[in-house]
Amino acid sequence: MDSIEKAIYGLACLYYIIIPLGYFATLWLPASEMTGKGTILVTGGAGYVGSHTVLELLNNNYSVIALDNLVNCYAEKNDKPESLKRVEKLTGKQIIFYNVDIRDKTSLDKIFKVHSIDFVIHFAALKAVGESVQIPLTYYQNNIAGSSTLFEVMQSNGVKKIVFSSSATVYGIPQFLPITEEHPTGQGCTNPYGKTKYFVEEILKDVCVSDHEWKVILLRYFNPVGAHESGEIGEDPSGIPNNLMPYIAQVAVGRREKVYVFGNDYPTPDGTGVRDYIHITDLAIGHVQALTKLNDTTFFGWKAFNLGTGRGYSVLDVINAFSKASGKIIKHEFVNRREGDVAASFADASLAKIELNWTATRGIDEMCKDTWNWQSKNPNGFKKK
Ligand SMILES: NC(=O)c1ccc[n+]([C@@H]2O[C@H](COP(=O)([O-])OP(=O)(O)OC[C@H]3O[C@@H](n4cnc5c(N)ncnc54)[C@H](O)[C@@H]3O)[C@@H](O)[C@H]2O)c1
Ligand SMILES: CC(=O)N[C@H]1[C@@H](OP(=O)(O)OP(=O)(O)OC[C@H]2O[C@@H](n3ccc(=O)[nH]c3=O)[C@H](O)[C@@H]2O)O[C@H](CO)[C@H](O)[C@@H]1O
Repeated sequence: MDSIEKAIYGLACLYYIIIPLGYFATLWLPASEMTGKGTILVTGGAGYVGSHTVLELLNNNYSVIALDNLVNCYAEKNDKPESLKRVEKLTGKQIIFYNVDIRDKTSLDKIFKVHSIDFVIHFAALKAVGESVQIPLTYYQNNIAGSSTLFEVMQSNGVKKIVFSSSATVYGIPQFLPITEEHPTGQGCTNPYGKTKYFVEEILKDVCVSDHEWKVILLRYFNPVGAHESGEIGEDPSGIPNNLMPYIAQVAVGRREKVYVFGNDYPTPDGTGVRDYIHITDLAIGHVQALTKLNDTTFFGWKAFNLGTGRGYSVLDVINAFSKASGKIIKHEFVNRREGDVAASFADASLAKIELNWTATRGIDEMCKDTWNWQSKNPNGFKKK
């Protein structure tokens, strides 16, 4: 063959063999593998758990579309939520953001039409237990009607893989400890917020029965606390914090005078309530692991997993650990028990270890250190002043 014949032969090989092979290879690869690991729609993505999860998703090569109606997160006018701007800075990656309410079916549908979404992680909800007792209809409308609208839009667009943010609150008063996923749910849910978590779990189970293509993971969180190790994102409650860790943090930073310890006469080692606190980064990684499970071709239907450490700490343990981490004296006073509280609650998280290949690795000292890092760098949360 002379050089012209060789060139023609080479071009023919390229045209008839190599290019078609490349084309068929792209057909064979799942769409998700062409765009990193896939595209995730994260509802409530600007919130506390949402923003930390978005960060872990981006670091694990997923593309993220976040939506949030800004009801419980901070954003400057016409700008992305501050939490997500900081996640973009930390990861060096872009987040597509929509200021949309999950009850707005038309806008939701547009998002599904514009983007090729592989999975949904559903965080958007109202979450204050006390408030839910005052305005139950708002909670049912937002958390249940909103979730059901989201599922309808998913179904009509053929997106049937979801991770749902549930809570240990679905177990009600523990009948045994540690709590396994087999523990009955719904029976002891005493407040509307807890009931919305239980009802949405039940809706998703029914959807799985009606359509065998659905794959649903229910993640039941124990007590998420802490912040990203950078101190750039963290929990930013509006008003007086309802939960222990953010309250302690605000006492340490001088925004509040002392912690009110709700009861010291529980049947626990020091008389104060015992909970299974879990670092927010461990919790966020649990969602990444759940996506891997959703990709498992042998998995269909629904499955619930506890996300906790399996260890309980009392209120006084947490106050002492925070005092050590911050170098501050945390003043506290014992007051009456809070209505609806249980003496102790902690998880058996062995199912998540076996099936999600996930275990919490960060202990109470790291939870307090990272909370303090976030709180001391951002005494007023995401707001500048
Ligand atoms: N933080 C916890 O201790 C905890 C424990 C168990 C379960 N959960 C669940 O995890 C999820 C996230 O909790 P979080 O602590 O990040 O709360 P969060 O309030 O920080 O985040 C929720 C986000 O959802 C948004 N949102 C609320 N209603 C919406 C709607 N109708 N449309 C669009 N966006 C909406 C809010 O603006 C907020 O940014 C919630 O479903 C919550 O119930 C949280
Ligand atoms: C009744 C209630 O709100 N339950 C919610 C709360 O669970 P928990 O009540 O488990 O969380 P929490 O942080 O409100 O309380 C943890 C422990 O600290 C005690 N404590 C709390 C605050 C305080 O100022 N002083 C004090 O002593 C409380 O009695 C409990 O023993 O948060 C969870 C997520 O984290 C879930 O959303 C629960 O549904």
